[in-house]
Amino acid sequence: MTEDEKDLKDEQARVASVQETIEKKREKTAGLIQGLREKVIDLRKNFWEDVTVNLDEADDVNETQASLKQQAELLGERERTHQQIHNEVKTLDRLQRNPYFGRIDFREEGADHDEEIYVGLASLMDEKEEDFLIYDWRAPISSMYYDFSPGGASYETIEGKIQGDMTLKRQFIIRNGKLEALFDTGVTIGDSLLQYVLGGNASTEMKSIVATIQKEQNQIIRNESAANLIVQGAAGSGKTSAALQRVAYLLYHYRDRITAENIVLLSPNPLFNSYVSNVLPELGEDNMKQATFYAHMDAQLEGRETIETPFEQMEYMLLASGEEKEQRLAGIQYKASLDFKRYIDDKLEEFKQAGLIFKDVSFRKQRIVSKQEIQSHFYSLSNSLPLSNRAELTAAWIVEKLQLWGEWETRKDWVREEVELMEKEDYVQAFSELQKKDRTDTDDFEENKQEEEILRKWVVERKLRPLIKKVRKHAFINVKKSYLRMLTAERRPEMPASWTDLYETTKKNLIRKYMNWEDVTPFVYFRDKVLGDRSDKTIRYVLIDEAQDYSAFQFAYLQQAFPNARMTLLGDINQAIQAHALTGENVLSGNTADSHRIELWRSYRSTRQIVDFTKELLDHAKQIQPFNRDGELPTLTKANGETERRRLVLEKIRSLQESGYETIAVIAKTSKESKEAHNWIKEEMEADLITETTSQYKKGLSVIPAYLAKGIEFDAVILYDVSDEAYGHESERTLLYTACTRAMHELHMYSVGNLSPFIEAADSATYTSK
Ligand SMILES: Nc1ncnc2c1ncn2[C@@H]1O[C@H](COP(=O)(O)OP(=O)(O)OP(=O)(O)O)[C@@H](O)[C@H]1O
Repeated sequence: MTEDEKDLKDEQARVASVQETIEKKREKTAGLIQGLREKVIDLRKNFWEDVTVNLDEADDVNETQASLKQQAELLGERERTHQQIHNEVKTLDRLQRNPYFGRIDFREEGADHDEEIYVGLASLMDEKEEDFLIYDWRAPISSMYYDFSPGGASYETIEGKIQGDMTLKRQFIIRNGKLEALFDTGVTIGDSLLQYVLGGNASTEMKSIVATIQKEQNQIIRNESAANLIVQGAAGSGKTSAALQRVAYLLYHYRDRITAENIVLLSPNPLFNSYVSNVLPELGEDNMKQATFYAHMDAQLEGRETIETPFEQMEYMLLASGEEKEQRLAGIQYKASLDFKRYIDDKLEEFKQAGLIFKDVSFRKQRIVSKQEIQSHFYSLSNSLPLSNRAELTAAWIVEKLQLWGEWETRKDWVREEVELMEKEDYVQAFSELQKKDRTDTDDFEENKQEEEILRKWVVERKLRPLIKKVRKHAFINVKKSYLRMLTAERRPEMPASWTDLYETTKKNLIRKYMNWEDVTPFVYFRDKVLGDRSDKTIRYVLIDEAQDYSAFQFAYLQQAFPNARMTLLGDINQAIQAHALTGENVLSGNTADSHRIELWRSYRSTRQIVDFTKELLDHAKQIQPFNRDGELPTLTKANGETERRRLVLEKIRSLQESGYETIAVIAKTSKESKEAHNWIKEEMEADLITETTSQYKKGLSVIPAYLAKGIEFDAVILYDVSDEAYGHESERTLLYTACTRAMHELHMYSVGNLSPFIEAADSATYTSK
């Protein structure tokens, strides 16, 4: 038997023995679960029997309350334990299928023997609960598996650094409890395993990379110190993967302090949400909160305004031309900048002295408190108080006035009319209220009068309630008008030349309750400063994927919206596709004192040939390195007219399908173009059209605009139009790069007429031209 065969045999024996332990533990735990389940059901059933209920005297009531509390606590505790054990069983099931994926042998300095450390999805002790059979991949000791190759190695613990020597590093492929292969690895972690993993087909759901996390990705996952962790990484370098593993790491590391509810992932589109939704459950963790930035902002506006989506804005920019487009672009860029935020902050400071616009508070078309009165009261309050505090105090003052006025109003005729229309139940209730009063000297007439008074009071109270609620939400401040006033309060040199026209557009939009995307963040920022803090203090970590598409202003807003959160920003400046991203300010530059910046240059998604070609599309991309996985060169086919192009594209799709590729995408520049392409493709074969609202993508053929393909990947990608009309402008370079880098194994491009200058400029040895 060779050395290798012996290793395989020994490891097979260990897998079998660990599985036996798992099985025994599972049986024991399942027994516990059954017992607990019965206890919980029993407790729920007999809840009231075990509670002493006596409400006769005050003391008895207290005793009853205490007894109730005790019983509820007992039930809660049992339910929690039940849940915990249930989770343990689920973990054991996962371990049963795949107990571990790595092993390192480590001799700590001063020790006389190697310790064998097996790394898997969760920790497992032996039956005596003495030794670890498996270490959780997130345990401090497991970090060596990712950070070192055999030789000197170390890891951090709370007590300090542990140093020693790694004598072996081994990786396993275990499927359904069966050891299929093992690799002893050298310099980097598991090239062979990574080759094996990356060679597979793309999936409609993102996979966990836990067995093959790379050293630089591990730094992202385990970073605990940076307030802002910034990751600039090439397309396919594992940013999203690392972000999700990071969430799992944080949930493990801070398990006593945070849960999935305290973490938010901001993602580029709903499709992406579903694409990544399986990773954490696969790792045995709950999913963090997930939202698109658009959905977050829409929720902030509580559906009161219709807002343009970032994709609509993008579509406009891609399709529009001429002066109107240039004007809007200038507006978008200025409104995305920290200059504009500073301008708003300055104006808010001035509004502390004067300038906010108020609304009359009226009831039944009658003005109760005029806007002038409100303004005088508001500005009579100390200007050392923030605007929002003064709004609070003014609200209390208005409510008092409303209540006083309400008492007078009860005498009005309309109230009597309303009383007559009241429900029978109201009369019964008013009568019973009267009964509670001392009525020794009342006659029938008096009683009727008193009853009517109660009912009149109720009529007014009920009608006033919604108004008071609005006042308490500071609706007496005219935020929109104040915002518009703020926009024109001063003319600054950095403002676009067409500022007045831009202002008119914003005004027209606000009047019809519509907001362009570039106005949303500044407006909400301004509103929150005026009306009061609406921040979410429960969130401890915010991860922003595709962060290059956030403006400096949007990022500043998010820091304020989640004041207790550490931020992780992951993005690729070469994939910046939002119009505001063309300006200098870039959230990924991360040059603040509390930022830690990591760069990822190795691309894992695509074959070496695709990466070599796609980096040619960029200006400064020398550092991007492909992972060593070979495939065919990308192809470029120039067709003689539209009919031929369509025929060639359809032929290619068929041949890709025959090769067994499961996910194939035809990527178009805009949503309009993808609709058109879908129309002619679907006449010949089944194809899904992906739109902004698509929340899940299926295997098979998808037709998709480039900006919605962000973050996801396909086995094969077809760009059916790479002419200079589609990708001719400098601002379209990143879109072309984004589209091409979605391909894992094959990339095919087609054009009619002049070719995109970006492809024209690429080294022709990096693709095949037909
Ligand atoms: N360490 C790794 N082990 C295995 N697969 C990996 C690893 N890192 C990345 N990958 C794979 O590479 C592909 C790209 O990863 P991911 O989507 O996380 O990259 P990204 O940087 O977010 O890309 P993009 O910016 O293009 O959206 C995925 O299929 C992912 O599973």
